[in-house]
Amino acid sequence: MDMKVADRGVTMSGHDTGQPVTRNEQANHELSIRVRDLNLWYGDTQALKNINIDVFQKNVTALIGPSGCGKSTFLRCLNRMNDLIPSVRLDGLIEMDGRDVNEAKMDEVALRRRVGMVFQKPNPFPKSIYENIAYAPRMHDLVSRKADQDELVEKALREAGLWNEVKDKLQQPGTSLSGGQQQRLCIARAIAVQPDVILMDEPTSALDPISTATIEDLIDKLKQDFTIITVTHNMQQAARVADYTAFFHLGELVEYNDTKTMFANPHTKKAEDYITGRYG
Ligand SMILES: Nc1ncnc2c1ncn2[C@@H]1O[C@H](COP(=O)(O)OP(=O)(O)OP(=O)(O)O)[C@@H](O)[C@H]1O
Repeated sequence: MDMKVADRGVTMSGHDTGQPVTRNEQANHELSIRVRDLNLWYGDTQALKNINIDVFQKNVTALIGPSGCGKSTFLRCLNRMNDLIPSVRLDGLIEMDGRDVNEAKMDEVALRRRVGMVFQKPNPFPKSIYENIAYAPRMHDLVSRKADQDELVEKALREAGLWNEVKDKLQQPGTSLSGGQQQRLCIARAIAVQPDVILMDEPTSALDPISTATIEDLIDKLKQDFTIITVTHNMQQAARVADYTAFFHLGELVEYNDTKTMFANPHTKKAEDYITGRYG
């Protein structure tokens, strides 16, 4: 890990403790996720190397870095999606609200309720718009009465900024919506089970600029209620939406900083080269 950036005389103090190098004074600093010495291998190939990071509640944290540097792998560690890949082995600590997510008695289904996920390609269930939202809360016994389900569906769709567009066609298939609407439906589905954290893996990369702007505005609103961690290849998007930005390179977390500092005055040469487009 680049602890010292010799060519700038900067010491990445705090990096091993998981803290960002510079703080965003507007941000909330209550801890949501604490990662210490996280290593992950796919078979013999190490994809994450000694990752230390503190993610703060009700902030947007962007993960950036060149293709293959481990951003999605890291994201999937947080709700144990990597458990579904047989060749994966990991060590180190991931704590969410003080609890080790990898402990044997952790209920993975309950974990994934608390840590929702939105993918690159919108993936509504092959069900109605209504059922896309109501299904998981019913499964988790959050609602049973029809009136409560109706209320929850409306609330989630309103929070996702989709209610006015779909309120008259809730029984139509989710897949009948436009790509941008489908992505907001997937966000509504994620928030309907009242998670603490929402993971987003390149949530706008399949969308047009207007839908992208709508989702970015939505992310900005959602951080009032949720902790959001988003992977993006779009530097402007990270600069627009994120309070904190983490730069990964070849499986290492090279720099973790308040977003303004990361883009205006990165503390490592590697992050600067990436941000200024020298590689990627
Ligand atoms: N299921 C898998 N099995 C084996 N290796 C994998 C698997 N998924 C990812 N990898 C490898 O792990 C490394 C990190 O991949 P990952 O997808 O996390 O990177 P990324 O930064 O998200 O990339 P991108 O920006 O292209 O999505 C890469 O070398 C990749 O080939």
